[in-house]
Amino acid sequence: MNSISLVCFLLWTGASSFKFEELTQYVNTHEEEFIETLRKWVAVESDSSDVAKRPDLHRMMDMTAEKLRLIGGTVQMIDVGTQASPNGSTIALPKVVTAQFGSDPSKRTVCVYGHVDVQPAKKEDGWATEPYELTDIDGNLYGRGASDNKAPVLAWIHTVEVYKALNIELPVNVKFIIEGMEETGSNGLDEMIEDQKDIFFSDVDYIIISDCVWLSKRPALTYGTRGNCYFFAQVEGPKKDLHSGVYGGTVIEPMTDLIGILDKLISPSGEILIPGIREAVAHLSDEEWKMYQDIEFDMESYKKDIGMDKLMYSNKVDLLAHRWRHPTVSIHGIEGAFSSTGTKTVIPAKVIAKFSIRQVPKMDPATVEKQVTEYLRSVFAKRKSPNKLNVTMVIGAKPWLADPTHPLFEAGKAAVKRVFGTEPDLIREGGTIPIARTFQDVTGKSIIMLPIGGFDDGLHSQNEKISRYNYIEGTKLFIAYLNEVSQIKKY
Ligand SMILES: CC(C)C[C@H](N)C(=O)NCC(=O)O
Repeated sequence: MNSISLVCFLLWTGASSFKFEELTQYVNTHEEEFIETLRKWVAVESDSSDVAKRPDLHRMMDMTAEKLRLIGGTVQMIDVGTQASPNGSTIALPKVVTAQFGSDPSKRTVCVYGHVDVQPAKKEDGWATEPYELTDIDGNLYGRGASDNKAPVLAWIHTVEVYKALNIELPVNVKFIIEGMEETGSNGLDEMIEDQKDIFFSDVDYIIISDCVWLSKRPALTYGTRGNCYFFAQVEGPKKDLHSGVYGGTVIEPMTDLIGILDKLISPSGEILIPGIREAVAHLSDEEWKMYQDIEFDMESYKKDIGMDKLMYSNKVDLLAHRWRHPTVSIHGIEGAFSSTGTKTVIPAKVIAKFSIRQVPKMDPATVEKQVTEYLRSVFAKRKSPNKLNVTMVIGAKPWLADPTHPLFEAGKAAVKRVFGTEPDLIREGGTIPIARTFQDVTGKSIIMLPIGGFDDGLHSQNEKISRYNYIEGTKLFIAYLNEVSQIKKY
């Protein structure tokens, strides 16, 4: 190659201007500072499911906005309305934080989505450390929300911060949209995205989401998520709780009815019994089968991580397919049921089961709602019970699926290669990011999920964590990714 073509090549690849070493060196020297910020964020009990914690959640949104402002972003806090609280009053939803860094029309514009609300956590649930005190044990940073999704959001903010601190021009314009209700179905966000379609999103090329985890120790790029239809099934009987010795044997108990109908949702071998649900599942193509077969996934470490000797399926392809592309029913709990320690002998008067169905492409929440409601009513009717059943769907989040051959994924592969020296796995996610599908349908923009969390981070579980390694190397991955995206040619 002569010198002129070498210069052209360097310009084309961006290699001449990308100061990767300098940028990542800054990350290395600021590791402790980045962890301190995570510590402050984890300390905020931003549990979106508990209205009593709403002031903390508002504070978390303010802290997020402040952090983005401090590094020079044009920040807005968008009011997305109110929600009904359990006591019947209305309560303000947390504002959605948006930020913008750069508006150069000659550059690509990416929008990073994330959330800073968390699932509930109490030490007595079985945590080894205080859930809201970030605790470093052997290089793992334990705390509620550490991996889901505070560290990834911070890693993205730090990515911009590093460029700013070193006075290096960002290769793309970067926008942020950070919400505080993801864990309860992204309330208010769909409407906001509709409203902002031709405003905030008008110049956005791509949407990046880092709210998921790798499948193994190998980095991954995610091209699909399952949706989630969440139901309440309430059975109501006597007007008050009853003594089981005095009244037992004379009343048809709401809890017995409820357990009876719940048992008809899914068979012991995982077969969903609700008519119409299984029929909607797409056939696993030979191509997909081959893709799954090549994915790095160790069944033994999976079992060890969750503490199970036997799983529903004994081969990798079936297991992955049922984790990602088949629906499933999970029963989460029963409100009104006795659940403390001890031996209370009560017949609860009213019980509400909480269960959800993870759904896959071709399943529509409105159809699932009808199928589930009609089925449970018919199962309940057969019991000829005098009790009253009421079924409601409280979350209807759609699944999302992208084309893994899109240049966004090629850019992801190149960035992973640069930072981790390996090829990523192309994976799907069994969990749900409710807003992913809305982004796709409303804005028409392409989306990639670029996870940095580890496969064993324990999202929603006791002892959630992110490793220092994933947090810090993940930040470098984002730095490398922005550079790769800047080079994607317009179609
Ligand atoms: C692994 C999930 C996609 C992570 C996400 N933050 C989440 O927990 N979503 C809600 C859900 O129930 O899947």
